[in-house]
Formats: sequence, C-alpha cells, structure tokens
Amino acid sequence: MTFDIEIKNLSLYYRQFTALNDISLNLESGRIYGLLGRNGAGKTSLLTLLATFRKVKKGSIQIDGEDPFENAAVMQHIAFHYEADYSELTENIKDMLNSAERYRPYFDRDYAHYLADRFKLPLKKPIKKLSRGMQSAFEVTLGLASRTPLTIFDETYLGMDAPAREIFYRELLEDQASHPRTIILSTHLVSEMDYLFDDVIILDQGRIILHEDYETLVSKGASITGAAEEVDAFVTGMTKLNEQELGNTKAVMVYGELADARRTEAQRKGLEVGPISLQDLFIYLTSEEARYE
Ligand SMILES: Nc1ncnc2c1ncn2[C@@H]1O[C@H](COP(=O)(O)OP(=O)(O)OP(=O)(O)O)[C@@H](O)[C@H]1O
Repeated sequence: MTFDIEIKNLSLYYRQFTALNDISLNLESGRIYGLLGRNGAGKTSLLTLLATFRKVKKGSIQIDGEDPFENAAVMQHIAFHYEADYSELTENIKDMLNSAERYRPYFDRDYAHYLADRFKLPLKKPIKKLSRGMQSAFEVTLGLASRTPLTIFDETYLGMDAPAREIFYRELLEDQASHPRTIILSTHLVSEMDYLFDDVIILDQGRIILHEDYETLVSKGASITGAAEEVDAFVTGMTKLNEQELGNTKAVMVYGELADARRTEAQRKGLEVGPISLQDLFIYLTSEEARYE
C-alpha cells in the first residue's frame, strides 16, 4: 500500500458558505506536511474530509486509488487526532491504549507505554480527570504509537506545555525515521514547528495558496541588511515583505528567487543577505495586502 493521496477539485459548503474552494492537492506517502492557515482558513474542514468524518459532495479524494469514505479497508489506515472532548470519558489511559491496540493494525504497545512514561501520564487515572495538557499528551501518544499510514494531528498539541511539545517533536522525527508514514500537522505554532515539515501547505480563505517543499520555500525569501540607500537600490522591483530601519541601517525582507549573481552583487555592495523564516513568509502570504495584490 503506497497511501498516496489525490485530492481533486474539492469544495465544501456549509449552507451558502464556501469553506473549501476547488482544492487540488497530491500528498506523497512518507512525508510530513505542515498545514498552515489563519483562523477560519478551512484547515479542519479539509482534514475532516480526509479523515472521512464527512462525505465529499463536490470533487474527490482518493487514497491509494480508492474513495476512503465508508471504506473500512482504507479507513483503518487513517487516524485523525484533535483536541477531543474527554469530559465524559471514564476509561483510564491503560484501557484506552489496550482498545487502540485492537483496531490499529500497526499499534506498538511498548512504544505507547514508553511515550506515556515520557509524558508522565498516570496510566490508571480516568482520562476525564487528566489536565488539558495531559489529555493532549495522551492524544499524541495514541497518534504516534498507532503508526497509522495517514496520521493527522489537528492542533492536538495546543494544550501541552513547551517541554511536552518538545518531547512530541523529537519523538515524531525519530519514529518517522524508522516507521515512515504520511503525517499532517495542522498548526499555528509555525516558528516552533517549521523544522518538522518536509512540505508546507498554506490554506487561505478556503483555497490552497501554496504547496511547496519546505527547503525550496524558505530559500525563496531573504533578508537584505545594510546602508539604507544601498538596500533600497538593491530591492527595487522585488516583492517586499517587511522593512525595518535603525538609524541609517535598513533590513528588508524580500520574496522571490535570488540568483547567485544577485547574491554576489549584494556582497560586493556590503549588504548582508540572510535567510527568512517560514513564519515571516506565512504572515506575508496570508496578509490582507498580499490577498489583494
Ligand atoms: N459546521 C459548520 N457550520 C458552518 N460553518 C462552519 C462549520 N464549521 C466550520 N465553519 C466555517 O468554515 C470556515 C473554516 O472553518 P475551519 O474550522 O475549517 O477553519 P480552520 O482553518 O480550522 O480554523 P482555526 O485555525 O480557527 O481552527 C470558518 O469560517 C468556519 O466558521
């Protein structure tokens, strides 16, 4: 099973409202996708369709060449993890891990217990009595230990504190290296999580505005710093994301290919060329200015 995903001309409407607008996207198996978008962009809507929580009414989703909806053979290989409401759940972590083992074919019990220990989760406490952060840590434990070929995390880690999130990121990368699967991480923690992504998908107002390999994407942006007049002259005609001035020194973030010749020219003029972050690119690409350009 390759588990490649093909989304074609997918739209989703909530009555008159268009939440997803003609989305086409191919996801290759074995990669980690960062799904970014501002509040209300349509991330959860897209993920619930992928996870077969709702039926596709317009367009199509094919996973390994098949429609996954109500298709048990495919659905058992899709896991959707989100900040679930556990307020009624009386079972404890141990019970929940045992039941996950029954319906997740690749579930690794030892790894699940190792993760629960890393997150200091009390195995015998009812889930509803865990703190919010512990419930999130439990959810990511399930997500990692299930090793589901398509694993979706929709902001699952929001409740976790910074050290717990760090454990999650490390475990995710290590386990992905030994057990590759397709992972989608929907997040607003862009600067914290960018190094995890192989690919970046940006949704804006229900449309895909960008899908690119992470390295290629960040190589398209640069910050140019130096004497204000030299910087201004150098960036003329380029797409500027942001400008900052301190005395006579200016730093301008630009977006677009910067050929080697241009980089050499910058150096010759005493300008410093530095990288820019995915977060900066994301803020710019989803800004009101960029929308109406
Ligand atoms: N059940 C629903 N009925 C009507 N509108 C909905 C429903 N669910 C979502 N929407 C609307 O669809 C749009 C996309 O919502 P969605 O939850 O997919 O966004 P998101 O990118 O996940 O947002 P956030 O980052 O805030 O979680 C929003 O405008 C939202 O108000």
